[in-house]
Amino acid sequence: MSSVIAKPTARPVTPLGILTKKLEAAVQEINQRTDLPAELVANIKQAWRLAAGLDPYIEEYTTQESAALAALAETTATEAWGEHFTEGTTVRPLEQEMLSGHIEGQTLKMFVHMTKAKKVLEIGMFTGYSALAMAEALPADGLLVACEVDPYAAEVGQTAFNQSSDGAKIRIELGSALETLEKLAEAGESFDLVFIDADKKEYIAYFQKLLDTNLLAPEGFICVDNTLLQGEVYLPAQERSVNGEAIAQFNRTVALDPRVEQVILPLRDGLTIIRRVNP
Ligand SMILES: C[S@@+](CC[C@H](N)C(=O)[O-])C[C@H]1O[C@@H](n2cnc3c(N)ncnc32)[C@H](O)[C@@H]1O
Repeated sequence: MSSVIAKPTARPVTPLGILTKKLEAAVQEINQRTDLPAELVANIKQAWRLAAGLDPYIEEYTTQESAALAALAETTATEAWGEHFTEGTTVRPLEQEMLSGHIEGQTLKMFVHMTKAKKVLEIGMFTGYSALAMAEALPADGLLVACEVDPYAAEVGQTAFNQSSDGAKIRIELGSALETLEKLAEAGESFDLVFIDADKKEYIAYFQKLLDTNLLAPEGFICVDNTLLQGEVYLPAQERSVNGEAIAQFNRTVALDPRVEQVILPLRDGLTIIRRVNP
């Protein structure tokens, strides 16, 4: 049986979220002070307002998520992920912050519509929020193959998919993503759109596999999540975590690969869009 907890506040995991929190702390600090120049105080407060207002504004004016997606986000936020890992219910340390959410889900949905994709591959499904968002945009005969290594997260996702009219378009592949990619490539499968969002240390391997095989359709696109890794990629290298260094190397690898062109969108924690140069 799933163990749930009171909905905890998600910690900031994007450059903007972290910046906003730091500015908020600075504003609290300067509110205690009377000795600071008025212009400095006004500038810091204006910087905080600019940063703090952006995400809520984008949320308000972006099409609302479906009831199925809202319910899945709620379920994911109230699962006791910390306990699940210590008790061995999950094979990996998972957390609610992994879920991409409303704005990124809606963006991915738009990409499926814009590319008219019929086959989508997701590498790193977690509880299935981005998978279901993309499936909602697929035609009735579309297919989304979702790779996930954690059986418990996959089960939460499958339960949500069963409750959505779009869930039948999703096929979960449980296991290591690299092994699944090998299997899919051997089976001659090919995808119009691929979303990479699993182990940051394996991003380069996923990318190479997609391009070295026919897994990425000739006119296909790859979307890659967390390519700003909380700002670590552009902050001093000696301050980077293992994942920060892995993403910095991934970004360099993509930038140096003559087979592709790419753009990093500063959406949430960074979303890179990649296509082959000469399909
Ligand atoms: C950031 S979460 C994915 C979030 C999801 N795309 C969403 O938007 O809700 C990353 C997921 O990748 C899975 N994962 C990590 N390493 C993996 C691997 N080697 N193979 C398959 N899945 C993996 C984790 O278990 C986790 O559920």
